[in-house]
Amino acid sequence: MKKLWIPGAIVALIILLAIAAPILGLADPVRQDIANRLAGPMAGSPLGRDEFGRDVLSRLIWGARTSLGVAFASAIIAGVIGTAFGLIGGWFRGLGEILTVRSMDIILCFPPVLLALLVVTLMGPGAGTLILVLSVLYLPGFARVTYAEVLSARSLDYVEAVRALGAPTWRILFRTVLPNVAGPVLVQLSLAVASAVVLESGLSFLGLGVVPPAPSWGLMIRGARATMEQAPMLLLWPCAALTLTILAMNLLCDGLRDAVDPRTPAGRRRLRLVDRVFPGLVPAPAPRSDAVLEVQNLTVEIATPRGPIRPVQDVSLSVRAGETLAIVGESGSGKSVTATAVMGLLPPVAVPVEGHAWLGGKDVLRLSEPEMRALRGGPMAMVFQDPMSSLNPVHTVGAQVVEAIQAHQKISSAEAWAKAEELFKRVGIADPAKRLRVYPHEMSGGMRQRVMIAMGIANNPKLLICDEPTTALDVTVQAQILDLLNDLKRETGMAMIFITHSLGVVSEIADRVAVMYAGQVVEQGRVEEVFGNPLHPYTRALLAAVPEGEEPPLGIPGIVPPPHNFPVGCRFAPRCRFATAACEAAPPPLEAIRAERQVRCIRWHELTPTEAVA
Ligand SMILES: Nc1ncnc2c1ncn2[C@@H]1O[C@H](COP(=O)(O)OP(=O)(O)OP(=O)(O)O)[C@@H](O)[C@H]1O
Repeated sequence: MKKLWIPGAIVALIILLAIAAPILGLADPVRQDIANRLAGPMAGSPLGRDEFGRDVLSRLIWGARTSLGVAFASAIIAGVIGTAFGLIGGWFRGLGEILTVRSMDIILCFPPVLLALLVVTLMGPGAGTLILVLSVLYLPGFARVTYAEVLSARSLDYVEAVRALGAPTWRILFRTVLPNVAGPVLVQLSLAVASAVVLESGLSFLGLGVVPPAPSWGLMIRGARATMEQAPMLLLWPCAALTLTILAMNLLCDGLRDAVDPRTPAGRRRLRLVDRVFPGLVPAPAPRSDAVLEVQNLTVEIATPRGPIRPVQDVSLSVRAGETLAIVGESGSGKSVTATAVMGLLPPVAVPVEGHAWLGGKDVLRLSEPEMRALRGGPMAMVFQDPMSSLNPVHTVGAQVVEAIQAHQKISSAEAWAKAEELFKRVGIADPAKRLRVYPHEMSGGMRQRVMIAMGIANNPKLLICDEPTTALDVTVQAQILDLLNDLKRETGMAMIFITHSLGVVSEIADRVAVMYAGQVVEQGRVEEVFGNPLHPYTRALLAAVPEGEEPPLGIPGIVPPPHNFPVGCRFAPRCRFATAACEAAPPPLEAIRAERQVRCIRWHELTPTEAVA
């Protein structure tokens, strides 16, 4: 919001002055006084008089009225019609697109000044003609920007979801699509107003715009140019007014775009104030173990329209070389946010506000973007759930693997292609030389995931994070991919974090497991211990929900609370059949029972007496 104050105040002041011109008690802007021609500052005329003895300040303020009036009117007319055209063209395509967006291309064929000349010749100069010319000139810009945004927005999941609900088209366009294209349209509006002010002045300067003696900044520059040698200051005032207005307008619209877009952060915060003021002065605490990755007390905050939320709070994890740590939990428990925070891939609205994540002695939460880029795809890599959307559809898979290799290794193209072929062989892609040359859509889901894994291991990562890499695959292919990942881990000795919903997958792939619930780790330990003797009621409930033999699985009543509604005490208490008043009263700490075994439940001793005694 701070970004809006200064330019907003300047624009508001200019507009206010322009509107209030008639009541400011200014001298008549067109009244000539030849006796005081080109006079300097004098009583009643603080900026002096022009070549006809007219008051410069008065003409400047009255000129703002004309310039801004023309600029705003033409930008708003073009904005409203152009946005409507773009919405129609992008949503309906076909004839709608030809009539609204393609037809605009004709206007783009005309040089702006030529078009202005044509219209002025036909209609005669004046503010009305100028508004018409400028509106027509800016129409295609708005139509094309909105059209492009609508095209990308219409395929987004949330737009599809509203369509699936059967919402009427006008409602989808105005309530779902329009707010998402508002940012770029606002930026276009700022450009249009600023450029209209310049064009209005330019056309008036050429005698094609505002008709003298009416005041306008363009006419003032034109007049001052002729007398530049006798009174150079006359040129300064309208030029300064133009520059200030355009600059303030651009800054204001930039700020506005950020303010109306809920995806931009309300205020990106660094983890510690001292890091911001004196970077590196107070060293962060060191890692406590020799783990490849050690996450300590990570908390991530996300700015949402309903206020900040903390979908990940106080999460501590670690994974050693040659080990797989599974993170398991229901949807919305914070697994992906944790992983993306470590990778430095959080969206702009999300910021890690507390904690550390140590990788090779560096706290990755405090590295700059170039430093993170050097790590991503190199020492730490990630494999995502949906390989179809992670692979670029217009490049062959080979080219993408080669690009991943060359991003971190200074080797020739031929060597990179040879390495890519080796990688394909390693991840079990038959006929690798031929498969390198195909496009993602020509491969099966399992093959595409093998390509993603090949890209992940291309630069021998120390840490591979797999975010539900088998969820989109059928059971047989899933088993093959899990085997492949297990083999790769054994061979390379890399550490692996495996995010999944499935407890079956956890027991197949992981050495240790962290169970997450509502943004917190609720239990952690070796897989056989956690599954053999679960200590937290949530882990028990998850295990009971796995179908086994003839027994019907037991569902967990209720849902994971949303982050803006986390309970004060134990977050699982509302769904827990063992919860007492004490559980709801205060947040339970994560208790370390012994090395590598932790639980966040104040009643675990009572609920698991054998473990408590042991
Ligand atoms: N950009 C965002 N803006 C607002 N809330 C977000 C954003 N990203 C994540 N969240 C919220 O953070 C919480 C945790 O999300 P996360 O994706 O980490 O869950 P998850 O456990 O990985 O779930 P899933 O298994 O469905 O991927 C969710 O409640 C989600 O709504």
